[in-house]
Amino acid sequence: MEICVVGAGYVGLTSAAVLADCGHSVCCVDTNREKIQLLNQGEVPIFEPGLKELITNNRSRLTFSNSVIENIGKYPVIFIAVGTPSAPDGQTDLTYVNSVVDLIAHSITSYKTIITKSTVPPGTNEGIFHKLIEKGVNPQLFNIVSNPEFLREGTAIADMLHADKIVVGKQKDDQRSLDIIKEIYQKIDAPYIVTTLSGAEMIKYASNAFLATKISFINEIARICDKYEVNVEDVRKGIGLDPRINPHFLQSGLGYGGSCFPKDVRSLEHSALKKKVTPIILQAVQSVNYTQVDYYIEKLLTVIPGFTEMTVAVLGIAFKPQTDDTRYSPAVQLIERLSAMNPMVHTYDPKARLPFAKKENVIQYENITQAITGADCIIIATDWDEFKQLDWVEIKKLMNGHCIVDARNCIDPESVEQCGLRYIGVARS
Ligand SMILES: NC(=O)C1=CN([C@@H]2O[C@H](COP(=O)(O)OP(=O)(O)OC[C@H]3O[C@@H](n4cnc5c(N)ncnc54)[C@H](O)[C@@H]3O)[C@@H](O)[C@H]2O)C=CC1
Ligand SMILES: O=C(O)[C@H]1O[C@H](OP(=O)(O)OP(=O)(O)OC[C@H]2O[C@@H](n3ccc(=O)[nH]c3=O)[C@H](O)[C@@H]2O)[C@H](O)[C@@H](O)[C@@H]1O
Repeated sequence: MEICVVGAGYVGLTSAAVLADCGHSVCCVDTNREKIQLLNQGEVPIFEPGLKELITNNRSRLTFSNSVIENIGKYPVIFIAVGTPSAPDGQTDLTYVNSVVDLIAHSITSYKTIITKSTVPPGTNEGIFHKLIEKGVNPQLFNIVSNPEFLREGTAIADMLHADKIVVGKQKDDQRSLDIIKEIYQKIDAPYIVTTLSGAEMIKYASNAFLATKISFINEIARICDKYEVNVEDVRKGIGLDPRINPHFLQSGLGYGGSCFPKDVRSLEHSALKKKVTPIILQAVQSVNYTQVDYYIEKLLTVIPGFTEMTVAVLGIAFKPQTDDTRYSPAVQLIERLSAMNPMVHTYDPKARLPFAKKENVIQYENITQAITGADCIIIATDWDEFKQLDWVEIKKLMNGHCIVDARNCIDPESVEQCGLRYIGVARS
């Protein structure tokens, strides 16, 4: 198939590379000149494991361009994969999606299947359909499909190639789009969930909201465990063996971040309130998450005498391992809080850069040894493998103090304590 993917971000770029790998001829377009220039020079503007190799291997079927409207006009299948950030009031800002729809309206001369991969609130795709009609587009010339994406950053390619489902929202009686989608994903072996446009949109939000709920749930349990001196890891393992609960997304720590959970839970809350439904659970999930970094800071102030006088080394800047993405990163929130309290904050991340303007007392080091040297306290804020495998005997020699704070519950307390260091966690006694 001939496919145009609009948006060369985490989702658009991964989709374009995977679709090319499936044998399709793909043009990935973006308004960002720097991104397209890099891609045309054989570089990848984001860090996503395996993506550079996948793009290189499929270069014969994959092109990159800034000519958005020309390519939208040329290709019969259009994937919309542009960003859908939060507006200040929590609803989804559809500016980028709407601008693509405007371009489509101006360029349709032959039949197109318009597939929305961006995460958009219930009712949006129905709205796109009506917008195109209002703009004078002949309804015989297009169909709209909602095909939300469930990949995770860091494992994006495998998640797409081995998807656990393909969700297709379509208009009643639109068999043509379903046939086209099945042809596009022919090489991906996954069950189909075929529903309405709004049904597909809601599956995406419900999925992210449920995962976020699991995280806030375990974080709340961890706070309770902390007071009763119970190890939350034992609780996680204990409840996770029940197949009705399962062990996934029950890792307590600094809370969820990233470009999706925070904005999507907020957007779903907004969609509910718009229809006069009070989303009690969604509000509680966010309230636990908003206060999770505070909870850690309060704990540190309580259990580490003189904490605010200490040089602290924060390991991790990205919102999770295997990515350079710092959008809504709890590690960044923690660094900002510490920089307002402590005289000196060192930091290090294998891939991510600090997203804020230079601060006098925050130094990002290029290697972990420099970041740790002279630190009184180390806080693990992102669970990169590199941090899980640290040699604590060597670390102790570099440090000035002896406090190791495991804010992702990712290291073994004993391995730290055996080296004469002090392990501090929430509910890890
Ligand atoms: N990042 C993730 O892991 C996932 C994201 N999603 C959803 O996918 C969508 C995209 O997310 P990301 O890839 O993270 O966003 P991103 O911010 O990394 O990339 C979006 C890209 O769209 C481009 N763009 C904006 N307006 C454009 C236009 N008019 N024409 C061409 N390009 C344009 C931007 O320049 C940018 O490069 C969002 O709705 C997000 O919620 C869904 C699943 C996973
Ligand atoms: O819609 C999206 O954008 C995507 O959002 C998440 O993917 P992602 O944000 O890449 O990362 P996750 O692995 O889900 O982690 C999100 C956050 O939750 C935190 N987390 C995750 C798992 C856990 O047990 N505990 C926990 O605190 C992570 O550290 C991270 O900050 C979903 O997992 C994807 O299915 C979805 O497609």
